[in-house]
Amino acid sequence: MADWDNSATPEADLGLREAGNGNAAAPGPPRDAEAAARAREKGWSEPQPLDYNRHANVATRGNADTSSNTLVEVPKWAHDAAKYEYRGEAGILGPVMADLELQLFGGTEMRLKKGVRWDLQQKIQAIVESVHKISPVMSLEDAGIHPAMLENCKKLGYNDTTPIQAYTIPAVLLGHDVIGIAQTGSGKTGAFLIPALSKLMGKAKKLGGPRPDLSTDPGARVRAEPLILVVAPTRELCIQIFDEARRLCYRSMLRPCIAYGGGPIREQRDDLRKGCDVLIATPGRLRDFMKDPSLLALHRLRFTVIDEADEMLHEDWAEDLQEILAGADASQDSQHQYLLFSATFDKRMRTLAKRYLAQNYVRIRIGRIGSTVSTITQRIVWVDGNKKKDALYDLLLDSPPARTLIFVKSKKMVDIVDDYLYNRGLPTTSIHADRTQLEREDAIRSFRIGKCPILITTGVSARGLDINNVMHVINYDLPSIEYNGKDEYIHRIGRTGRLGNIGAATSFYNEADEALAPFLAALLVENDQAIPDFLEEYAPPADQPLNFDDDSADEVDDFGAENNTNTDDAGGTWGNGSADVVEVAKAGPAADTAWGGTDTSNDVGGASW
Ligand SMILES: Nc1ncnc2c1ncn2[C@@H]1O[C@H](COP(=O)(O)OP(=O)(O)OP(=O)(O)O)[C@@H](O)[C@H]1O
Repeated sequence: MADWDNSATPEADLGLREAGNGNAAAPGPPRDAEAAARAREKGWSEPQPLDYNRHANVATRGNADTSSNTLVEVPKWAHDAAKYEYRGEAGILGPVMADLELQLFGGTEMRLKKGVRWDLQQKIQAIVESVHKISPVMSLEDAGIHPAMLENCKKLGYNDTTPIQAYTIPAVLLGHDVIGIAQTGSGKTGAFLIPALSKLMGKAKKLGGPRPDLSTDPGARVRAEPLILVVAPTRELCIQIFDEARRLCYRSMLRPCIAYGGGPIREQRDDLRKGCDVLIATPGRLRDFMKDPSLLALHRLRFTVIDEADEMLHEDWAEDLQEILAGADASQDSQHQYLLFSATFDKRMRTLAKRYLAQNYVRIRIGRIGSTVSTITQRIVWVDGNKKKDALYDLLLDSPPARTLIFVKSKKMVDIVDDYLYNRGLPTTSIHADRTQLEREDAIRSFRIGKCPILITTGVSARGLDINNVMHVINYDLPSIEYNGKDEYIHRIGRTGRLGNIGAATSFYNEADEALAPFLAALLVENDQAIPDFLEEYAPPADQPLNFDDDSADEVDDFGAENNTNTDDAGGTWGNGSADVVEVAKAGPAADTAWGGTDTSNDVGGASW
């Protein structure tokens, strides 16, 4: 069956793309003028040829990006981004810096806002397993966070907490290690940054590492001795977390830094040497830096955060992670906390938890682990392999012009699809691992500001990217089951439908994807979505529970109070036998229903900043 059985494009048509937008030598105007005219008719903006000089010319460094219509100066490298620099001269709270404030908190039109289904997302069941009582906080005002943090949250428009934040913030403030699992786009970054930074605000002088006085000696440098270490698997995700940290550290003494591959190592080292309280890093670059004890020491760490923790446990990263955690474990601070977060789950997180987390760590999960948010309309369509390009062009022209993220299976395919669409007049940009880091950063920026509203990428970008108004995710190629395709599907489509916003995900499916069929069918059933006839045979019978045949099912057994008897691979139980299952606002409007309705004491007061 072919849903998209229309005008086939022979592979030879790829000849059109030699002057395209990918890695080709010189971009020209779209080759297929007729197709481009149709794209214009449908409202898609003109494609933007790549300005290769922009990346090649070092002199462009720090130039303002005039295309964004914002006052924000766009630096050439993410690590160059402006941050609040304060050494505590005027007291705990630093002075207002209006220009910087505008840079950090302005451009609100670019940031994701709560969507029309926010209330629905707030009602998702939370299961908290802890020996200690964790009373959820519904509003940041009541969370016991530092006043500077509260102000920064308000400036960002964060007033109510999301469910994962409601439990994680008090748990972290109380000093617990936490494993937090919640759906994509549910505010996990804030769930770890807000309480961790808040706890250290006003204490940086006492607890933090050395800080050079650059006003008297601009050349002075020190060793970086961070209090918080955040590790995440991709450069783009680290940049995003760093940007959030820059905003949340405003007017405090906490100085965030970033270390990620692809950027100039000397500049990143130099920035670390100006003092570092919060280090956000990709594993490879972090390991490099850890090898130089005169550059970086982890003995002051109060928090080690592993974002996308299940991904970090994959073979590709395992060695890096072991070394990093061993380094972090050398922290001499008895109050060192570990925080592990993800939207999906890997059994190996248990072993990790056993090795590094305190025995009484708190586990918080919001909804079924590995579930997709219900605000995404998922559509699976049959497209034969040789018809995908045409099907994609038709799909884009049939969809309202909007930010669209297209996932393909390989770097080569990124170039092919980018050039194909570009030559048909669509405003594309693309990103993959063989692009230079500057090209990667520029592509994301162009997508974020809407200059190039179609971004083509591999699954590498699936995790964490938080971009306002991504309305459509297209799986041109579905992920491969052998490479953890189920989780990747969840993360990929989770780039849309975030924070209660509506989104759509369309996946091209054919016989090559059959291994994913039972999983896709179960997801569609779980989310009340239409099942295409070619997936019907895989759909679970209506009277039987859904089986996702993955670690998430295992986790539900081990994690929830429903069954506390399971043992893990290492022979111990997940839990310590004292699960506190809290149903969050199961009935009634979330905002009006106290989340703590089942659990009203407030432990947070005693453990606030
Ligand atoms: N309390 C809040 N109120 C309003 N917006 C919030 C709040 N907390 C976070 N956000 C916004 O929600 C968006 C999603 O947050 P975030 O990227 O942390 O999600 P996530 O759960 O980490 O997603 P993923 O699993 O895809 O990485 C961000 O744009 C963030 O600014």
